[in-house]
Amino acid sequence: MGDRKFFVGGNWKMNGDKKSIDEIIKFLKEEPLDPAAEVVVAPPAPYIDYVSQKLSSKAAVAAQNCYKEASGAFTGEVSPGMIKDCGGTWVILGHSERRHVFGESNQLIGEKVKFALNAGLNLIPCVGEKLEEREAGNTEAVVFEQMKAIADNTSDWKRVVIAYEPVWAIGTGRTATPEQAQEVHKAIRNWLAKNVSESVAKSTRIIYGGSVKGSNAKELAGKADVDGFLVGGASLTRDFVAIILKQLSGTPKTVVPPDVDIKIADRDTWSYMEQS
Ligand SMILES: O=C(CO)COP(=O)(O)O
Repeated sequence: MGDRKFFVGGNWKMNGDKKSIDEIIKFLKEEPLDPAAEVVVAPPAPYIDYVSQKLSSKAAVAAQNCYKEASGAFTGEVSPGMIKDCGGTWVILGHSERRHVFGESNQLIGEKVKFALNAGLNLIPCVGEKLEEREAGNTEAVVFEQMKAIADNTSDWKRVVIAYEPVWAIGTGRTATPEQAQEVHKAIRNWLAKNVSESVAKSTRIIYGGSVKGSNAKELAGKADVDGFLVGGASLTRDFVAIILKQLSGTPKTVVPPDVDIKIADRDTWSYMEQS
């Protein structure tokens, strides 16, 4: 992966409260995180300020979404300026749940990319195909169209980390194989070389998301074009640290970490590594 710094994002989605967030902050602060990895966590919007203040320099903080205006009559939305005011420096855009639960289009995501970059945030735009699109042989067509909407609105690639998250692998326990991930990551990098520039293709980090755990992170990270991860469920547990360190191996156990109590419907599908 050359000189692309390994990047691990934790997308907490709509989970947690101050009590459980305190537990996550505790283990993030206790553990010696790998200095070779850039770590970003994305709490729900009401907790951005709380997490930013508590984590200080241990990890950067991202929002999970934002709108494409600075302020105004947009009930329920948050602006990049508000995220920055609360200590956030990153934003995830175009996550598959935004696309498929809330109906966000490539066009809207492109507009958000442009606005958030201009407002000074760092971005994690997400791309990824649904199962039926993969089975119909359309993975590249779908991902490239999503990439085009992002690239057409990107002025500064140094502040962009692309997340490839196949929809069928998100929250399902069905991780893409390292070969499947590598194939799409390489295709995205080639697309960047052809449509943006060789140097952007070489320097832009492309991270994988979809049922990443401590037990599969090392193998995935071993692939040439996998520059890190966007972790969902496992980012709420100590397994997130194992993913950052990428060095735990052994038999995964389905156990709930002792000091983290987070109620999430599909928690049982995750495997956790027992910490030594
Ligand atoms: O959507 C994801 C991260 O943004 C992935 O979620 P899971 O790791 O829970 O599959």
